[in-house]
Amino acid sequence: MPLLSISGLRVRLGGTTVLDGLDMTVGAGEFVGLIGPNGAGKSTLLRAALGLLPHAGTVLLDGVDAATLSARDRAEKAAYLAQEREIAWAVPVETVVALGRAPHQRSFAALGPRDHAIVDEAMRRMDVASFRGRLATELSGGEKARVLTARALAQDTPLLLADEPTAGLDPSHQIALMRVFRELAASGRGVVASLHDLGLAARWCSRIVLVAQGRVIAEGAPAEVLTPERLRAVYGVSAFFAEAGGAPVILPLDLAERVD
Ligand SMILES: Nc1ncnc2c1ncn2[C@@H]1O[C@H](COP(=O)(O)OP(=O)(O)OP(=O)(O)O)[C@@H](O)[C@H]1O
Repeated sequence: MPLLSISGLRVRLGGTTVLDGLDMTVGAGEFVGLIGPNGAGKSTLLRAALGLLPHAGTVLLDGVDAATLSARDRAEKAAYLAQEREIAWAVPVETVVALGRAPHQRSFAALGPRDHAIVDEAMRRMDVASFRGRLATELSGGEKARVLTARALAQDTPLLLADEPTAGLDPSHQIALMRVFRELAASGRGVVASLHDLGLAARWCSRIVLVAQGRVIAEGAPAEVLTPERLRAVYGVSAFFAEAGGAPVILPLDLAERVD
């Protein structure tokens, strides 16, 4: 049973068809890189998958129609890291991360020992434990992004949907994040991350889903999807391709030469 199964997903926003019959499944053990140009529909896909947007078509979370789930039940099945990284509340970092435990708690109950252990582990994984007492509003952009990712990890769900999780992170934290997502997949979770860094996607994801014009136009192993022809056709770039440590290396080099 896939953790996420999307079929015939259609979303219209502002009078425009943004997703046009999109199909996609995510199974346990997968780290899926969702790639595609600006405006392709990646964020829309992630938000519709969580029932945050009106849509046609079917979205099954763990086999259950997402439209029929309560917000709490949905939050037990899937965590979501939004593209926006603002933190509005002037509360300590640890409090923000602990919000990830809310779907698992009875209202206003104190966190139990297991909750604390999960929150601590999420902070450790995102390297924010050392500033757990600082006000979340007073952090740098990348630090805020790591805190919000830790909150999503603390939700401890079978499925994690992350919208540009590496944006604003320095190289070591980007790689650390990719390692965490790969570990989650190895432990039987499913992770979907929209990514613009094709090099990271190629090295760390188990599968790539390429979205353009509201549809999946290619999917499969990174080396199968990320070909010179496709990068030229979809992004209009030429790239350097190599291999290191048993994984692909892809570095976009320049705008592809136009053939008029
Ligand atoms: N509320 C809205 N009203 C009208 N159009 C919208 C709305 N939200 C998004 N869109 C449009 O839907 C399309 C898909 O947007 P979406 O944010 O899903 O793209 P994306 O692939 O995540 O892009 P990016 O890589 O730039 O984050 C874009 O053309 C965008 O302008």
